[in-house]
Amino acid sequence: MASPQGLKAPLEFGGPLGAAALMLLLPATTLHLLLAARSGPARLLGPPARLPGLSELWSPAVLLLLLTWLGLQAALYLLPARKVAEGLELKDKSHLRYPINGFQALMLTALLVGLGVSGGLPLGALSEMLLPLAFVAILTTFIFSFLLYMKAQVAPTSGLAPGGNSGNLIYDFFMGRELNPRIGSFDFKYFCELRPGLIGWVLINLALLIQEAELRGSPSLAMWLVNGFQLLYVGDALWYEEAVLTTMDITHDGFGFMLAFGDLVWVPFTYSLQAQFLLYHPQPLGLPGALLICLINAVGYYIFRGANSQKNTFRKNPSDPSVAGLETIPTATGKRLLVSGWWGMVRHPNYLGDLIMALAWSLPCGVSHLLPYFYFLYFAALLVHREARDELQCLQKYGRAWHEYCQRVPYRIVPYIY
Ligand SMILES: NC(=O)C1=CN([C@@H]2O[C@H](COP(=O)(O)OP(=O)(O)OC[C@H]3O[C@@H](n4cnc5c(N)ncnc54)[C@H](OP(=O)(O)O)[C@@H]3O)[C@@H](O)[C@H]2O)C=CC1
Ligand SMILES: CC(C)CCC[C@@H](C)[C@H]1CC=C2C3=C(CC[C@@]21C)[C@@]1(C)CC[C@H](O)C(C)(C)[C@@H]1CC3
Repeated sequence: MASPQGLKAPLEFGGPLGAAALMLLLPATTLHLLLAARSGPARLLGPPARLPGLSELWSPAVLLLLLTWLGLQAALYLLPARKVAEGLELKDKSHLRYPINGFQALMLTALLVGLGVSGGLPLGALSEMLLPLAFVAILTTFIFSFLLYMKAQVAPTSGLAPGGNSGNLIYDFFMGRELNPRIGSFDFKYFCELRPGLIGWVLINLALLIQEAELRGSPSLAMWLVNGFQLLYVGDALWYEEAVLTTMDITHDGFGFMLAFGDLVWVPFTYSLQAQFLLYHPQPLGLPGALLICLINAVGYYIFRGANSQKNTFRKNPSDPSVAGLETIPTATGKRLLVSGWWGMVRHPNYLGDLIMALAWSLPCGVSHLLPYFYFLYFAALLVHREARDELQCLQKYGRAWHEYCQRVPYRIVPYIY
């Protein structure tokens, strides 16, 4: 297949070979983590646990459950929204419109689940179905990515992403060819980024909490903390839903296997690893320890939210009183870069806050096992890689002004360290 003119971009993730390896490694890692969390030794780096037979992994009823979940979230997405936001300008100078009703979807899901549980729905049983659920979600993601790839064949060139159109089938399948695949006004990438996976993650956490209460009489303090912190994170993402429209996932990356898998499998099944671990390996946690961990999460959230809101406010309205007094550098594009406030401390203060929160989510699981720290370790690697990708894009966008910013703010994520 010939690559469309003007869409040649340097290959990422080690090119087609790296993409092929990741498409095998990521599903295998997900299943390994799920199996490790429920095993006695709970070893992150131990030999992979024996994979149960197909009869234990595959179930039409579980597939139906997954499709019902996706259908419910799609129906909630289509409900009238309090606001319709415009995305950034596209190559053809147009702007796409996006419903801002993610928080409403979270609330309605909570209401439906609450009604279900009070009517006798055995939500705790979901914790026993995570392995077959992850398995069917992986299969569904491969089929979905194939459909996305086929859809891109008939998309206009102006609708293709800069990165996923190398002409190599495997690489493009992984990276995603089309930037904003839609049917009518239904935007698949925007929908998947914030709804089924993120809300699914807190639902899985809740199921694990209920199951723990059924097994041990009440949920542990550690389980409460993990559930509370991660609910805050997901609630925050949906409350500030509009901000996702300026992330590189929406504005730059195509929608292919990488994001579809990340959104629909990786987030719900691996981000809930701490709660999974706690169900099978209860950890003692005293009040002073819990308070200290709450403080760490609060500091992380304060930095994460402060930095993200400061940049979003500045980009929307630089003369807003909360950001008007900040020092900035002009760039040739007409946009300015903040060099004081959060963005004068390090070049990615929002990543720093996110990482501090990631640590706080693992600490309730104690220090006896490495497994619950998987999220922190993976996330640090993801953010270092993401930061490098963003730097490259900013250098291309802002040239000399970006160099000046790097001189004025020399550290990337952690002050005086990195
Ligand atoms: N939990 C998870 O798995 C993940 C969470 N995240 C979180 O998502 C959030 C968004 O992250 P991400 O999409 O990577 O990018 P950022 O929100 O960090 O945005 C980067 C962009 O911000 C603008 N920018 C950079 N520096 C400045 C400055 N000094 N002044 C003004 N604008 C600046 C540039 O865009 P421009 O100039 O064009 O506006 C740049 O491309 C973060 O909080 C991150 O932690 C991200 C990935 C995974
Ligand atoms: C499968 C691979 C290893 C990598 C997949 C990466 C994805 C899991 C992440 C890429 C960017 C993400 C974002 C969030 C979740 C994880 C993914 C999809 C985000 C929705 C989390 C909540 C935040 O508040 C946010 C800023 C809205 C995040 C946006 C990016």
